[in-house]
Amino acid sequence: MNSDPESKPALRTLLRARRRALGTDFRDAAARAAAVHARHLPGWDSARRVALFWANDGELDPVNLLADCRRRHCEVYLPVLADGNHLEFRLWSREETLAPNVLGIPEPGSDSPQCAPAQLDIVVMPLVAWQRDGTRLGMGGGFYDRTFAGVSGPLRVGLAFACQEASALPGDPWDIPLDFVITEAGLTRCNGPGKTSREI
Ligand SMILES: Nc1nc2c(c(=O)[nH]1)N(C=O)[C@@H](CNc1ccc(C(=O)N[C@@H](CCC(=O)O)C(=O)O)cc1)CN2
Ligand SMILES: Nc1ncnc2c1ncn2[C@@H]1O[C@H](COP(=O)(O)OP(=O)(O)OP(=O)(O)O)[C@@H](O)[C@H]1O
Repeated sequence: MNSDPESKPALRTLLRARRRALGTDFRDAAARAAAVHARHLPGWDSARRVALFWANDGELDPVNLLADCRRRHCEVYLPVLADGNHLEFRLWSREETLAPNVLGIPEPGSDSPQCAPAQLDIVVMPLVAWQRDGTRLGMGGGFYDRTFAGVSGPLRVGLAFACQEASALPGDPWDIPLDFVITEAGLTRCNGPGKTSREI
């Protein structure tokens, strides 16, 4: 069954306002703490291709995860809006200049090499709200859900503030569940709808 079509927009308004209200010092500390927790993800140290995102609209910034990837010479990819409301993942090299897309979010250019979603080792996804079982609420474009439908390879990791946790998110059949959620407070292993999660 599909969720009540009213409920996702109302939750987005509430939780986007909540994350935008966080102060700079808290954000900076959260970004550093998140990178420490990320090191406990299975396969983080050996990952060769990791997708991050460019923080927007008050999102928890993956900047310290980026620094860790750069140190390890791991390839970093960013989402690029593509036809059919899909995402492409294009290489964000140290030299690459990013340009804003139609939503104002910086992304690599079309000459930057692509990685097929299934070939990523870890995809770190932005989100508006998360639930312990791995349910993710995004900005509402369905971009990540469309792009990862039927793709089983990469570890799916949500990155968000602890205050973006919700106890009862509306789920839809197309929602792609998260394997882990990283917040400033720790790392949660999500075991799927109806299953218990575990703090790591
Ligand atoms: N940092 C980041 N990058 C991302 C996503 C995301 O959630 N966060 N996306 C996740 O899928 C995709 C883009 N999806 C998005 C959908 C809506 C808006 C947004 O801000 N909409 C504004 C109106 C913007 C405009 O039209 O000018 C709004 O609703 O207020 C942003 C990103 C790909 N890249
Ligand atoms: N696999 C899919 N195929 C076709 N349409 C899809 C798919 N996944 C999601 N959609 C469509 O995308 C729209 C937005 O979905 P939803 O509200 O779950 O997005 P979201 O997860 O919040 O956004 P995002 O993934 O971009 O952060 C819905 O109308 C849905 O029909």
